[in-house]
Amino acid sequence: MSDKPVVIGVAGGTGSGKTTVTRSIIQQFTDKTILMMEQDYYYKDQSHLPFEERLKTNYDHPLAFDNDLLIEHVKKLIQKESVEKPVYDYKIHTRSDEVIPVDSKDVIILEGIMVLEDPRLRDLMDIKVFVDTDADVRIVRRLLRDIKERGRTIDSVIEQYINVVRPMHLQFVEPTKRYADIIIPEGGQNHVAIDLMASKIKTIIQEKGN
Ligand SMILES: Nc1ncnc2c1ncn2[C@@H]1O[C@H](COP(=O)(O)OP(=O)(O)O)[C@@H](O)[C@H]1O
Ligand SMILES: Nc1ccn([C@@H]2O[C@H](COP(=O)(O)O)[C@@H](O)[C@H]2O)c(=O)n1
Repeated sequence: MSDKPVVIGVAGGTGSGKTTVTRSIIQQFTDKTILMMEQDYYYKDQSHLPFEERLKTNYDHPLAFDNDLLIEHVKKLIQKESVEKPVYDYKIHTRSDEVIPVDSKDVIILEGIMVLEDPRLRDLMDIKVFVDTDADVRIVRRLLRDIKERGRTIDSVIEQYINVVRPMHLQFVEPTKRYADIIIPEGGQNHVAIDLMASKIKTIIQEKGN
């Protein structure tokens, strides 16, 4: 089998549990085995715009992401090269000044709402996963998370969800389910699916002779 890293894409709507699923899988491995690459870290830099302007950006449109940079980085990681991953700050709606140097690993998990939307990204993936959680559950999870972790108010989360997130999800995220090899219902607490994914990854790593 090839020595190149295995690339796994994990897509799904906001609040579906993509991050939770991915972290649960990673917990079953050592630090050296799996690298998590968050598409959110590749939102376009908006530091040139005033804060008020950044509030108007549609963060649920494919053009909000700097996929060119993400693709460049994933290609480098596949070639076993290191990259400098940007860091995104949801509270200020732009990248922070720091970058995180990351080395390539045997398995790269690429996680984000629209990782299955761009055919160039899909082409780099060996396994495509879609975390499928009902919209009512997702909005409740997002509400709690965004208030606690992303500096938002109840009103701002609801307004953004109704006017932008929901319609964009139906247009750009939900249709990408058709590209998935595996659909994981409910996300974070689906231990059966998480264990199956971890077993598959262990098999892949064993086949690579590590
Ligand atoms: N099965 C679950 N039960 C309860 N809360 C969950 C579950 N899965 C995820 N969460 C919580 O919901 C929020 C969104 O989950 P997250 O994994 O960040 O979703 P995503 O990455 O798809 O946006 C987080 O605060 C997380 O802790
Ligand atoms: N400045 C930003 C950037 C993104 N968002 C929202 O994040 C969602 C994607 O992240 P998940 O962890 O929920 O998958 C997306 O739906 C954007 O609306 C934001 O609110 N502000």
